[in-house]
Amino acid sequence: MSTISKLEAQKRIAELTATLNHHNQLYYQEDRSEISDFEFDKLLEELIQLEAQFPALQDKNSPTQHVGGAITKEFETVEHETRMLSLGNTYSKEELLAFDERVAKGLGHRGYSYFCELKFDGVAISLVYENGELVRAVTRGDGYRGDNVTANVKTIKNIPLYLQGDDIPDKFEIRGEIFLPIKEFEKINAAREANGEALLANPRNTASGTLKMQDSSIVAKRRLNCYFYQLLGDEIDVDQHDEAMHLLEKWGFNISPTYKNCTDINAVFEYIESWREKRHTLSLDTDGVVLKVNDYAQREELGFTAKIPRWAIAYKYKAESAESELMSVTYQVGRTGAITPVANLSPVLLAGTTVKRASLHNANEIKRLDLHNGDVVFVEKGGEIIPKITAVAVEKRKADAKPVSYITHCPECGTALERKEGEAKHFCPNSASCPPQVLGRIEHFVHKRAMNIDSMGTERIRALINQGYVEHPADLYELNHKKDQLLGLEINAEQYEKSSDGYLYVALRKALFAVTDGISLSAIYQYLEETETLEQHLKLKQFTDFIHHQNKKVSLNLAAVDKLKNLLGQLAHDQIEDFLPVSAVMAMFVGNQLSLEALHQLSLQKNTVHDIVLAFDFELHRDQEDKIKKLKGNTFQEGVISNMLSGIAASKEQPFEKVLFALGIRNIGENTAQLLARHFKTIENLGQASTEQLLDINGVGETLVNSIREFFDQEENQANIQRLKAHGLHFEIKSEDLPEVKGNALEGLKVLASGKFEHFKRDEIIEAISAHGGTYLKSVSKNLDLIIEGADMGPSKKEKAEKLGIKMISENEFLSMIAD
Ligand SMILES: NC(=O)c1ccc[n+]([C@@H]2O[C@H](COP(=O)([O-])OP(=O)(O)OC[C@H]3O[C@@H](n4cnc5c(N)ncnc54)[C@H](O)[C@@H]3O)[C@@H](O)[C@H]2O)c1
Ligand SMILES: [Zn+2]
Repeated sequence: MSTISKLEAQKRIAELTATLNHHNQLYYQEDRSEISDFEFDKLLEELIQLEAQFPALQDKNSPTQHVGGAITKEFETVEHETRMLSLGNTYSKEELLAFDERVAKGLGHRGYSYFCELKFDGVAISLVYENGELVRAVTRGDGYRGDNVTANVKTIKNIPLYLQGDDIPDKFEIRGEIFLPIKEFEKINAAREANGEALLANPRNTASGTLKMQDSSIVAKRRLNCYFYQLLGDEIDVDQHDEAMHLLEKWGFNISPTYKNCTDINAVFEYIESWREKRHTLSLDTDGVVLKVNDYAQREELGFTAKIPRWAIAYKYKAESAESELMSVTYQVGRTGAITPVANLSPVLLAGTTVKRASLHNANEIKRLDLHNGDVVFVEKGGEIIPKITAVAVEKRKADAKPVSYITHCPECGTALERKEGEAKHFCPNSASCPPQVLGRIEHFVHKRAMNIDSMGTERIRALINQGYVEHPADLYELNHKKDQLLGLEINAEQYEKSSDGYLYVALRKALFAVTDGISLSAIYQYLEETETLEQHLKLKQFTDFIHHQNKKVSLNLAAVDKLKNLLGQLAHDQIEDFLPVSAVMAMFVGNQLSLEALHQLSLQKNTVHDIVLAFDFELHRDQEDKIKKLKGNTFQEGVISNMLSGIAASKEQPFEKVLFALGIRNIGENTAQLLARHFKTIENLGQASTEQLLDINGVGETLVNSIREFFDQEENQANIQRLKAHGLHFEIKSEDLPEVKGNALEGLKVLASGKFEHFKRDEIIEAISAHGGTYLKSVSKNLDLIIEGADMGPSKKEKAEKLGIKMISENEFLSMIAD
């Protein structure tokens, strides 16, 4: 152990504590991580060592003394009957041997065995069964108390709600790990990608986030799964862990088939090795192996520390790592305006795939790594989809290397970037017209589940945005007046560049293709690939040899290239490798009607050849048209345009709930849009709803209320809605889109149902209420007219309802009420 003064230790302990608390907060509360588990565990280990060296400096609130999670305000808090602990962990076999020695010593060297299984990477859960029925599901929380997430857990298909069998104890607790299978995770991300939503980082965080959702119907769609690994209770009649596991299997609980009893630590090592690679074939993420002393009496003898049992430990597999060189850092602008720096790396093989890029997350990450241009870095592929840089080989850094400096302006639209208090990511505030943000909005708007305008793929939308035809969804409905301009509009933008002073350039290969005659684009492409000179005029000089070699219309083509060189000579212009000023090339074709200088000025305002041609006030001859066509990129054709326009026209028939979803108001997904459309019936009602009215709706929380407010407060959004309305989109619900009406017994009444019901599941009773004309409200307030009281209605709710004098009826009374 290094020598360190008490003062230094004190400082480092404070630092580590703050850092670990920060990462715990992110990990458990926000379901994301800025550092890998390995890095986290290293920091925690450092703190453990320091506290061992200076016991006086250990704070009782130290992260070494507490289970990392926490309880939230969103769910009822429930006390655990037996504390839920964490596990000690190690990445080294030496430490595993040391653990084994401590166990042997603790047990006075009597015989013992280890029960081994994989360490599932998910979220810990505790279930309580009473009389064979699942009554409670609670998260680990701070270890003492957790969140009551029963409703969500009940949606998990292979968690039994009722148990059958004659050996089931009246009451017991069972613990396990809820996880999201990798396939399901990939499906969710594929859908999000298609929707232009941000991708989720990994299955663990997604599982954890899902479990904490307020709307169980969304949880049900996520297809979570669970493996169980612990049984607790006074009436359990077994004294070995493996016997308990067999009982659980017999009662119908999902147990991972990976477990094995190991008679000594060497057998454990074998088990670890046998799963090192094979674990990647399992349906879920695993990050190590857990070994537990099998005998319950021996467990009791060994006992616990404040945070972990002394009879179990996790061996974690270290993620594979490789060395690579940082070529550059580029910045992506997401569809929400968030900026993500990306490290471009020299290609390197890692865990079976070639890695060329790594996410850098945000500016803090670049600072944390102290990244310099050209650094040799270590890349690791952990739980994340894209690999990440874990460290820099500082000793290999060149003396004159400059630190990577973060951009200050949006690479897409040039707007100065902003960073909100407490947020790690920079973002581009120009949501109205920053191209990727507009693209995100329009893609969402036309999506199958929104306005359902197919024939509008990403590339086509991008072309319409880049060339100034579309900025707001309402612009789509005005495209039919611009049909003539759309014909011939260019789709792919990669053949253009803008010089730093704003002039439009076109790819050299397209220029040479357009000015010559009889030479194919692919031949020109090949010529350019093979010429080694970088300088433009040398390339053009050599091109004359190429023309001779091609032996097609030689004198005509030589004259053309001469003329092009001449025109370029008349123009003071920047050099861009493999691009030419579009004005010089166009002057080849229309130089008689428009001067080179006029063309050059025109190219300052325009983004494509098509744009420039639209600005001409003269007719083109047939052969001029042909030449210009060769210069353009892929273009919109008649068929595509009419397809698009008819899709846009047809979308006007989409019902209000789809239109509402299409508007892209933050936090309004498909289900919420439907809920709000049905409740408020018109956009005006929704826009004018009070916070109280909104919060009363089952499924509406504060975040959503804030997003609704924010949206309607912006005049621009209001104006946009008016424009869409003028185009005939539906902003009120039609009666045929409302759910089936079965009666009017509850007409005008605001109703709440609380507790458990015999004839209805939770969503069924809500449906029954609205089918009979009632409105469901989710909390007890003076706005309520009626409460249907089920079994076990919460005592505090009941008390409040009685105080407010709200009428309460039983399930049977409710049934007869709606039967009339
Ligand atoms: N990257 C970050 O920023 C960050 C932040 C906080 C925590 N973490 C990670 O989380 C760890 C701490 O989490 P923790 O306290 O939940 O500990 P842990 O995940 O290392 O171990 C305890 C948990 O393992 C789970 N588990 C999975 N399979 C099991 C099995 N077969 N048998 C028994 N238990 C099993 C249980 O849920 C149990 O609660 C850290 O060591 C770190 O790796 C990372
Ligand atoms: Zn921008």
